[in-house]
Amino acid sequence: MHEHFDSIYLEFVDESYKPGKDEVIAVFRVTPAQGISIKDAAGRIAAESSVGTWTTLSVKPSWFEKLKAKAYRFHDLGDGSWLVWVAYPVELFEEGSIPNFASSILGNIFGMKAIAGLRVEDVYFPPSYLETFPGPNKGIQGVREILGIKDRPILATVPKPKLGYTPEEYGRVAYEILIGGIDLVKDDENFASQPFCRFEARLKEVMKAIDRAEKETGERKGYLANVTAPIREMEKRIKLVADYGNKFIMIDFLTAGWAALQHARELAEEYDLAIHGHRAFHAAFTRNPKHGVSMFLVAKLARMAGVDHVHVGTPGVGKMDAKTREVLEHTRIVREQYYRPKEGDLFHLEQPWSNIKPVFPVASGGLHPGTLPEVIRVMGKDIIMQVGGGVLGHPDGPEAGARAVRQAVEAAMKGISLDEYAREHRELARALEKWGYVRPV
Ligand SMILES: O=C(O)[C@H](O)COP(=O)(O)O
Ligand SMILES: [Mg+2]
Repeated sequence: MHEHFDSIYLEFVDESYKPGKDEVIAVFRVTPAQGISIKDAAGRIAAESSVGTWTTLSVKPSWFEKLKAKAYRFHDLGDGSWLVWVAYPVELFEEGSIPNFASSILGNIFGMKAIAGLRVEDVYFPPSYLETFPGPNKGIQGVREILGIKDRPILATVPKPKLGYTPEEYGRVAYEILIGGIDLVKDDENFASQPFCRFEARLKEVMKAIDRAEKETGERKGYLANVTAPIREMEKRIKLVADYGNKFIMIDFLTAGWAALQHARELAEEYDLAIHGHRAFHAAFTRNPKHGVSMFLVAKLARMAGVDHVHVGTPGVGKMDAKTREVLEHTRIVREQYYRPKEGDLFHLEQPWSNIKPVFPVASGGLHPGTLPEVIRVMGKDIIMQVGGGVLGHPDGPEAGARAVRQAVEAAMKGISLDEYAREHRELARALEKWGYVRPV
């Protein structure tokens, strides 16, 4: 007689189980495949992501029982999908390694035949595991100190178009943006070291622009220099950035990979840098509500690995698909020292952050001066707002665009409506004429 598969997986299900305080807990949204019960699907997930396989084995290592994950709680979402809570013994995971964690819980399980859909919504990390990660080098406070900006949002601009500037042209635009009042020039995610604009030549020009703009404005400025590249090249670029006296690097941490980010974090310590984390690629797996990995968890892992800033979306006003409620949770998970889910929120878990510093959430994607008060209303002032097209697209040029952004932020911080502020601020008025105004509710 053939083996009865259900019984193998049901070893990994225990509804009476109470997880201990040192266990890792994952919340999955599971849509079982046709003919598969939720318990069976959950058992398979717990098995495959811990110590199980598809059949019984004739060998049993001494740690086997201790390392079993257990699916212990189920909640029917009523649309064919369920929330399932799985507890994992912490010894399953190597300390301080995001790749190892990802290969376990964000690994094989997405491809199993027994599930039609699987999304990892959240994972709770116990202090003993969390504390093996460095978290940000600078964090919100450290970045504010670098820039000498006490209590307003920090402003960044990607010179658009994304690609096409020579180093000299890029330096000129950077200068205009910076004297207009933007704090940080940011490379776009796909700007690396292409033939028409090599990395070091560009860095040199931007640093000249920063130097001039700092002298003229009396403000501190910085460059979110995109160092994303194969690791050895990335290392060289990080060192160059530090040699030129800039305090920031930017990394596309999902295309470069978690190991690359963790390595960049080690170098950030050595060279005293802050890391700007761009999330390009996330939507390939965060956008489908029934399959993939939540942006919430991506943001959490980025904080553990050690970004100082991370893109979390814009609250409903930008060019990217985003729900205000979700962006707010992303903001809270990277910024709060003790995250507590809102009443009735089953998708997220309480998460104390121990000694890991708070990270700046970055709002970016389709922002312009008319949207900024709404972004500040939803996300608060401890944020970075990146405005690219909304600066470079200003009818009177990049410097005027930067001024309009700065004016919109001033208005929001003073609690004055943009239309009123625009009466006395021409650049803002011109921006509102072109793009309109999203009134905060
Ligand atoms: O990488 C980014 O953050 C984007 O390029 C946003 O650009 P935008 O402000 O023009 O949408
Ligand atoms: Mg971009």
